[in-house]
Amino acid sequence: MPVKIENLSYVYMPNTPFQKKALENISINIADGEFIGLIGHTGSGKSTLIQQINGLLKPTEGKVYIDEICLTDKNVELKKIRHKVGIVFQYPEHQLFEETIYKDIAFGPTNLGLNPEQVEDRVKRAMKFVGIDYERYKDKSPFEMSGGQKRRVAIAGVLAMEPRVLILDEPTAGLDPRGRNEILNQIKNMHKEYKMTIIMVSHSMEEVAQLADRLIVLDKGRVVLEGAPREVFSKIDVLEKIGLAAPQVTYLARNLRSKGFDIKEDIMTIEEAKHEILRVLRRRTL
Ligand SMILES: Nc1ncnc2c1ncn2[C@@H]1O[C@H](COP(=O)(O)OP(=O)(O)OP(=O)(O)O)[C@@H](O)[C@H]1O
Repeated sequence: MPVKIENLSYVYMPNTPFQKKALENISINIADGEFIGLIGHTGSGKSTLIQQINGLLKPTEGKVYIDEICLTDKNVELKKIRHKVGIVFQYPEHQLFEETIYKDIAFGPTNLGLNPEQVEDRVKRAMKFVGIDYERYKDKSPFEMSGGQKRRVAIAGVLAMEPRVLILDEPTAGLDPRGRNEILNQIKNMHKEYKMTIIMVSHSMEEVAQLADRLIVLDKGRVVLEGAPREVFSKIDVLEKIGLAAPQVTYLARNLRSKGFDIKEDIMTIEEAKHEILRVLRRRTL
């Protein structure tokens, strides 16, 4: 489902001494099925922006369209929009509340008015996607699970609503490397299978480099860079100026290149780096 943001500005607590402009004249077009990485320093406006996309916050100026429906039109039912736009907030496991995993994941689809068989079907599908075995875990308490598993249950709860736009706010925050990789792989698979539009907020350049089709970089409430990850990471100077950095391997590749190794400089992932380094080493040993 496409998302269009047009000349959007947002001010917290307007006309008070605490007035704060959090977003300024943002225009973004996101195509149906696109995977966007939203990055920026703390306080750059990422959370404020994602809350505009399902109408939790209303623009001070400008417009937001989901599937060509303008969220601020008088007769728009925001409840219906929120069924289409799912948000997985930071640390979503803190919002688990039911006594079993089944009930927790079933909560959303039950509220959609689906019948029990349809709900069961959705719970099974969502659990499969996040890699939690249905028969083994459905009657367990979510509170018996590890941190990474709890998070997967919470993501399954949003997935079971089958949103057409999925917003993930730092889905790997606070997880160990294994938990992080599992979640990233599941997000990748989910996107492949459900083909929904995804907007993922992340502080990790390595993560967005692996997953996103396009990056949007915010600084002080404005879009400062936008483009394919490779394109954005080539602008290291701009990134550094706003307190960000390219992935570590991009720096490594640049460094090797400056020392005379014939390595591509727009490397973004460990796999690409390995491939390039082996290519150069093989050539040198021939
Ligand atoms: N409820 C609020 N009231 C007043 N100002 C706010 C409020 N929420 C955020 N802000 C301010 O708006 C700006 C953007 O904040 P926002 O939380 O959107 O940034 P962020 O990029 O999501 O940061 P982080 O990475 O730390 O989550 C910041 O200057 C912040 O202090």
